[in-house]
Amino acid sequence: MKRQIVIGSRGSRLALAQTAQVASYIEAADPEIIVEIKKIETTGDKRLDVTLDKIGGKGLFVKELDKALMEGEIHLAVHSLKDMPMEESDEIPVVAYSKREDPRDVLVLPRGKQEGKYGGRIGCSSFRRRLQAERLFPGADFVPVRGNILTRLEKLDRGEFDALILAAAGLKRAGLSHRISRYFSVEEILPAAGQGILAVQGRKGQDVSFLAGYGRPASEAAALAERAFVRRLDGGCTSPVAAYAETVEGRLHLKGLFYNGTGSYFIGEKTGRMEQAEELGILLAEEMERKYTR
Ligand SMILES: NCc1[nH]cc(CCC(=O)O)c1CC(=O)O
Repeated sequence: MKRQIVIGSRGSRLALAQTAQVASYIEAADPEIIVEIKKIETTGDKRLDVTLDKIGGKGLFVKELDKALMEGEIHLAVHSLKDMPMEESDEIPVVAYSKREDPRDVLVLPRGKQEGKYGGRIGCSSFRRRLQAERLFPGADFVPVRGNILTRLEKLDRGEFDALILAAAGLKRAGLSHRISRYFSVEEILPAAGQGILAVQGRKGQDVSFLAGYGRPASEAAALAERAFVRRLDGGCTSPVAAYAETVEGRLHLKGLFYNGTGSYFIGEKTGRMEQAEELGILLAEEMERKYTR
């Protein structure tokens, strides 16, 4: 008898592409397992008429999947780590952090347009992106944009914006990397905590040995450090707090963005051991809070 594993996924092209990646890994790792993908519509996907912070933030993309996990309807859920709320539940822990896809943000232009000057309208809802991009494009108008990647690209191509800022990871995973016209270095725009990492969420006590080779220690260390930094600064879903960590020769290098609430932000860094990822995040947050709170 083959064992069946049910993975829950949001229905967007990106979410399904991400879930399919995990599903093929599991089926290749253990031929005795058959994976079924179950589409679950989330409030965040249904309500496209209002900005996320008005209806309760990023958690809206995971709430329905959390419920399906808790009720045993699905065994696993696959999420973009950056969409997961900072408060985690012991009942439904993250059981694997994927190899990290490109963590950078990118600029996307309307189909057929060349990079010009950006005096125009840049579609970008995240305060984190906007705050940092204003330094790069001082003349631009930043306009909120919602919807999944495809919806955003359609709006761009229809002429609603002169450019969009999106995550490279999402575009690459959805097979849309040809739309990227410029990469922002992590120094130009510090990414959201967890950007580019997929989190596989499971249920407490459940055997997930078939995922043993999927998770990456470097991603886990980065995830723990970045999320601890944001959590410590109470980076609610609308705050611009950003963090990015990298492992170089076994040492974890963390950069964090601290916003002082009045239009200025600061980037700080700290290096430590991979095993102390969370402490590193908390220490950097406390250090920057002391230094820059006005
Ligand atoms: N907020 C939406 C979202 N959540 C995850 C990604 C893709 C990047 C990733 O996997 O981290 C995106 C799209 C974007 O920000 O452009």
